[in-house]
Amino acid sequence: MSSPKKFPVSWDQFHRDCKALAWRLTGLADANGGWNAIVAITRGGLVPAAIIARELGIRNIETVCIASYHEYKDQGELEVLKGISPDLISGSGGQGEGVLIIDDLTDTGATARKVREMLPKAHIATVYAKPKGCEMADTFVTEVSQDTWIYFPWDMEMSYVEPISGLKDG
Ligand SMILES: O=P(O)(O)OC[C@H]1O[C@H](OP(=O)(O)OP(=O)(O)O)[C@H](O)[C@@H]1O
Ligand SMILES: O=c1[nH]c(=O)c2nc[nH]c2[nH]1
Ligand SMILES: [Mg+2]
Repeated sequence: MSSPKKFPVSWDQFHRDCKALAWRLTGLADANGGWNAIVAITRGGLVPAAIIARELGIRNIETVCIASYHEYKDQGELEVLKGISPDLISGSGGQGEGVLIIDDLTDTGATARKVREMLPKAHIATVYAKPKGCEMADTFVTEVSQDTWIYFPWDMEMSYVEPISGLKDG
């Protein structure tokens, strides 16, 4: 987590960005034969998946549980703790047609690539994307630079920060 730039996201902003993503996905629904189900990539995808499910009226919601080890192993090393249910796979023609895969962000693209292997015809949507991960997301709302770390509201709390003038002394 040594990115020099910080992009802190409040709950309000995250909700607005998820709704912007929902609007984009609504606009793409007809061309994709409608959205029938959501697969949330845990854990970060759970919050946007809930908001998008509410906005798009989707009640068939599944998880794929993936752990990555950005901090203490090679970036991109992934462990699938729980795959996608066979019911959802067979119900989407075996390839994910009409399925939305939702995550909070794509960074290197490794997580999204892993899930695309499971459902090649699904539509991958993330709220934020960094350049290396952009090509893995079919739809996203905001791109941030690769050297930016996105701080999500569930990882933060209100706390005191030094004034800018004080930071210069440290
Ligand atoms: O494009 P990538 O380089 O694969 O990185 C993106 C993934 O990293 C984060 O999840 P993380 O694995 O940290 O776990 P979490 O969602 O449980 O917080 C984020 O939520 C994405 O799923
Ligand atoms: O909270 C996070 N912010 C990020 O920018 C990021 N990239 C990979 N994984 C991440 N998690
Ligand atoms: Mg994640």
